[in-house]
Amino acid sequence: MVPDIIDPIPLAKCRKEASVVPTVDLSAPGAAAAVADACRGVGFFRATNHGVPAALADALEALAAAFFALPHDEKMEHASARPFGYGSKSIGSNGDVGWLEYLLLSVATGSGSSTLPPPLRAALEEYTCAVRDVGGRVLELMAEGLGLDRGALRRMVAGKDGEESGAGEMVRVNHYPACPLASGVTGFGEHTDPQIVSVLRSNRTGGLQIMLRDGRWVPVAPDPDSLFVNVGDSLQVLTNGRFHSVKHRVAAPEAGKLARLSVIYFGGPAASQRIAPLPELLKEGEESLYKDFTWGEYMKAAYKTRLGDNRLSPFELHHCSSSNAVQPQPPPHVAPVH
Ligand SMILES: O=C(O)CCC(=O)C(=O)O
Ligand SMILES: [Fe+2]
Repeated sequence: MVPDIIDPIPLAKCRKEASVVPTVDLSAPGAAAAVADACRGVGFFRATNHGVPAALADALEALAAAFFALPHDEKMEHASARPFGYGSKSIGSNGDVGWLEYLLLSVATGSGSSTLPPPLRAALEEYTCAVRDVGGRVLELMAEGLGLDRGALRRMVAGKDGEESGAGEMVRVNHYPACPLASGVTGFGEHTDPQIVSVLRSNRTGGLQIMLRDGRWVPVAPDPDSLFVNVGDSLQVLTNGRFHSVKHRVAAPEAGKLARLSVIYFGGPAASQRIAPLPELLKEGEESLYKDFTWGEYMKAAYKTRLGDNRLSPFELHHCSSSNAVQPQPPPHVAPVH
């Protein structure tokens, strides 16, 4: 099956709008406020001074590129622990396809990584350790920016012990080879990440696009020295819509271009974790915008959906507006593409 074509964004527009991606220096004194601002706005930001040594990311990138260069049959030997391990072209189990191949790993159980070449496994472990620390620090800054206790969000990410499939923390390595079919072919279709927070690093090949609140898609200029943070669905719920889970997608590189390689850390909750607006955040009289659910219930519902579906909509409550209620910014109104 051939993936859809993404409408190309005119180049002039790309250059002008690249600046809409906020940049936050994680080590600067005003970082907490800047992080919260970015999450209330676009739901996405570029993080500098993050502390992950370039050598770790570069080593992982080189070993991952070598893995993806292996013959198809050899890579398929790492595809038995579904949904973890190696995958090619199909995303999820409901027919979504993209011009990519990937490795999906569970941080807690090591599922998906146990059969990988030991040097790649070691590089993944080392990088994961560093990037999950960034995820934790970013969650602390978010909490501080919201006026909460520093640990209020960080503690919602499941610890490393005994998590079942789909829950907790995951790492995904995506490889998008140049696509000879056409330009603008979908590498990874539009979606929001269901977890709390995602932290992405890519090589110098672009392709990632985010959707602004007004529905426009803008490209994210690649920057291997920075990390990109996005708000996930769970964080939108935990903040009762104050933070915005950003829609994003990836266009595969055109023929002749260098493959895109990205590594994403997903900070997710434990299956039993209740996902509901944090009471300490709610103003007096403010009602939850969402039905009560656990992360396990959300995952179960999400498994039945397509990548581009708004997975939160079945959990949304529609209150009559009250004068006390915080009015969330309008969601990016997008019809499912599939
Ligand atoms: O590969 C990328 O740049 C982004 C992929 C993505 O959004 C995901 O894996 O959830
Ligand atoms: Fe994503």
